[in-house]
Order: sequence, then structure tokens, then C-alpha cells
Amino acid sequence: MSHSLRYTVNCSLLFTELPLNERPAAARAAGFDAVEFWWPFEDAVPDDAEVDAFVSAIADAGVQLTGLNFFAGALPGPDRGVLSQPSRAQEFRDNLDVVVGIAERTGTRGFNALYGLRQPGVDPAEQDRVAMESILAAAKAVEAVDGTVLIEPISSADDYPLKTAADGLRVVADARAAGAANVALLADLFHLAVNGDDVTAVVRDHAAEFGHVQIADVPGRGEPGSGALPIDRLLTAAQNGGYDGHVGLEYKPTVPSAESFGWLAR
Ligand SMILES: O=C(O)C(=O)CO
Repeated sequence: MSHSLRYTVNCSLLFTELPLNERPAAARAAGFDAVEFWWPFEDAVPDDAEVDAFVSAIADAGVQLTGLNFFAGALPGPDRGVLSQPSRAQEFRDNLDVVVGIAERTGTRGFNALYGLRQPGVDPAEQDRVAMESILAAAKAVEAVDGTVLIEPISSADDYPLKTAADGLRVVADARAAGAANVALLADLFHLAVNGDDVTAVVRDHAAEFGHVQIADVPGRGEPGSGALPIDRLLTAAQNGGYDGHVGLEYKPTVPSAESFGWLAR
């Protein structure tokens, strides 16, 4: 390993052999002190008891929750976020209080706001307008916990409009121009590479602007070493370029999760 960036385990893709609230302890047992999750509940506004159990699982495991996705609809499934869906704008607004409540209890600072798939029959310009309103509302809400709203280009979804780092950076720039300083790019090196982005150039030119970084190998989305993406080289370049945040291990292990960390020693 030729960089010293810290890792956080994405417990929505790793340790899925276990019930959700057992995953933080499994990450701790595997030697990590930080975890991140996609929105861990079915509903945008879950029962208090569900939230309490989740927060306790994090605290009891002795790990830091570094990142949390806002409610993103059914993920994985028919949705990839709801920011741009006019019919779900209120659901997203209602989610903000819950996210901020969790952040107040866990110290989480990074909040991934997935954009949403293009909706047939709705003017794309209207979808983008609604998305920006939701991003600005989210940025205002998480300001209270010193949080950053993360904008992530993703792959394997033709109808998802943000595919490259440039697409994400454009949304970030628009949000900043509208007054939200706490919005930044989530550079998922797997998604960018699958979408044909020049990941080396993205890291070289924008590392210092990254709000968060996630990794998985390409092809396959497995652990580093299961494919051919030069992850160590890219992370080293990111650190040299000014990125000093966590790196999310957001991969689908090709072996049982606890056995998928051999690449760390190499
Ligand atoms: O939907 C995905 O694949 C993601 O990476 C969400 O964060």
C-alpha cells in the first residue's frame, strides 16, 4: 500500500451475510474502526425503534459511522435515488430530519444524495430543477451537523443522468453557485471507470475537491485485486493531490466478506 488513507467499510455491500445491525461489529472484528451505510431502512421516515437499534449497533460496535446515504427509494431495485423525482420531493424532505437526528447521535458528516433515474413523461429540465431544490434543502439541513452533501455519478443505470465526474462536478458547481458551499463530488472510482471516465485524469485534476472516495475493482465490483483497476495507484495519486478523507470499501466481495481483505496486506 503506498498511501495512508483510512478505510471505511460500506456495510450495505459488505457483510450482507449478516443482519444489518450485526454488520458494524463484524467490520470492527475485521479490524476497521469506520463504517458507512446506504439508507438502512425501507421508509424515508422509519420508526424511532428502528433508528435507535441502528444507532446502538454502531455505538456498541465501537466504530464511527462516517457516511450515510439519504433515503434513495428502493435501492438496490427500481430506484437510484429520489432527488430528481417531483412526486417524491416531500418524502425526501421528510427524510432530512431523520438523517440529521442520526448524525447528531453518531457524528456522521458525509451524506450521499443519489440523483435518481430519469422519469418518463416528465421534462428533464423539471427533474433537474427539483433535484437542485432537494440538494439545496439537504445542504441546509446538514449544515447543522457540519455535514457535506455528496453527489455521486453511478454506473449500470442508463437512465441515471450523472455518469462522469464532470457530470457530478457540474451539479456541485450549480449548488455552490446557488449558495450551498457544503456540496461535493463523491468519486466512486468503480462507477467512473465502468462509465469510461478517464479516472487517472479525474484524480489528477480534482482530488482536492473530492468530498468522498469509494472503491471496487473493475470489472465485477469485487474487492481490489479481483479485477484490473489500478486502485492503489489511484488512491496514492488522490492523496498526493490533496484528498485526505476516508475511502469507502463499497465492493461486492467475491468471497465471504471477512475473508475479502487479503488485498490490504499486499
Ligand atoms: O447504487 C449504487 O451502486 C451506489 O453506489 C450507491 O451509493
